Amino acid sequence: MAIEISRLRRQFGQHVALDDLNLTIAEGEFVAVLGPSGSGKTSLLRILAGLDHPDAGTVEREGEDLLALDARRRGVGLVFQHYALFPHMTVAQNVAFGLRVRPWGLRPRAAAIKARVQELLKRVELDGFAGRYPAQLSGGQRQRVALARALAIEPTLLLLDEPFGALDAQVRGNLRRWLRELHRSLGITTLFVTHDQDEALEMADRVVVMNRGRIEQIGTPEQIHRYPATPFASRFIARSQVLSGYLEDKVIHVLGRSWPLEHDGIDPTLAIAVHVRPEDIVPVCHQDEGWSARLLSVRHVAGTARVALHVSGLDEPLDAVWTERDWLRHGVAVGERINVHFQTLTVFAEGGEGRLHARIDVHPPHATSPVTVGPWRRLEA
Ligand SMILES: Nc1ncnc2c1ncn2[C@@H]1O[C@H](COP(=O)(O)OP(=O)(O)OP(=O)(O)O)[C@@H](O)[C@H]1O
Repeated sequence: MAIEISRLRRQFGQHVALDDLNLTIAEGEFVAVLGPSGSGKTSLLRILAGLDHPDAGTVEREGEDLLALDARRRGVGLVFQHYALFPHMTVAQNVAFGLRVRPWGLRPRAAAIKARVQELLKRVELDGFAGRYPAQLSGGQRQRVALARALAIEPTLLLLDEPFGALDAQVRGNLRRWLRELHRSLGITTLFVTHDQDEALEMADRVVVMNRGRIEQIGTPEQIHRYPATPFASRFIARSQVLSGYLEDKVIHVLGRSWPLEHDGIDPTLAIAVHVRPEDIVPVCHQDEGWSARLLSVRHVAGTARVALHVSGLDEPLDAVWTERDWLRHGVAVGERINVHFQTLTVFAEGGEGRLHARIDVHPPHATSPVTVGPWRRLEA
């Protein structure tokens, strides 16, 4: 069922963990809440689950006040990062637990519970494991039991808090695909908390980017990755890096190059930040093209060359991701110089007119012009 969160606020002493949060989750949607440690993700989940109460704000499910309901009556299934299975109970007893502790009147009969447990274990591909104890399971299997237990009560909202956080990369990858499939077949409205960008972008229908208790951006993985709406989202999601740049007399200056900007009546003295993504820093063939850089290091990961570069005029090194083909073609060794080109830059501007951003497509590689600029987009406050 659709969930509508309005103006949710939670404060611990002086610290604001959730700051006026607004979010609508559509029926059956799989939404990832993505943010760094301390951004408020778990605080949000705990409130939805009924484990905590907000200082202000409302949560409605199809018009019903969710916050007024006792946790056990909310129809919410919950899975945490650290296996919250009961170690002294078998897998079957763990899965049945949520049904056994239901309020009287909602509690099914023993035979119905047994049948439901069997069905759920099949669903999470663990039939045959009913009599085992949690200690006799792998980490991935335990999380699937935790999920079966959360699903037992037939929740209308599933809350997953870093459910794969403690697992190794391969198991994690498999479980992501498996969970996505499970969601497709069950269609339960799901909120999935993670601080892992790839996990959020790979799995979710929509991603909510959180920072310091506030939502920075909500969008599809594609929108968020291609058009990060704030400097934070750009750095955190697209792993963008900041170049020195400034705007003067309708001209943007970046590392010794300058381009005229379309202004559309925008204040030409706005302070700007210029961002570049690792995949947009590409090697070029000729000495007189692009920007001069020195190769600091290279790592070969998953068919790509991850290089660190020192670009003249910048204090911090830049990370770039090249294809192995590019890497072999340019044959540069650590310590040597190579010229690079920034294919696309994102300009964020802030001033009296609010927050704005524009994309600059710089092409072809050897020219400082022409460039395609903008359009400027006004960002939501
Ligand atoms: N019970 C509490 N008492 C005091 N401060 C708290 C409490 N719970 C959370 N906080 C603070 O609120 C902020 C948000 O915490 P929260 O656990 O929601 O973050 P998170 O995004 O889930 O982080 P992580 O990814 O590390 O789990 C943090 O600064 C945290 O220290």
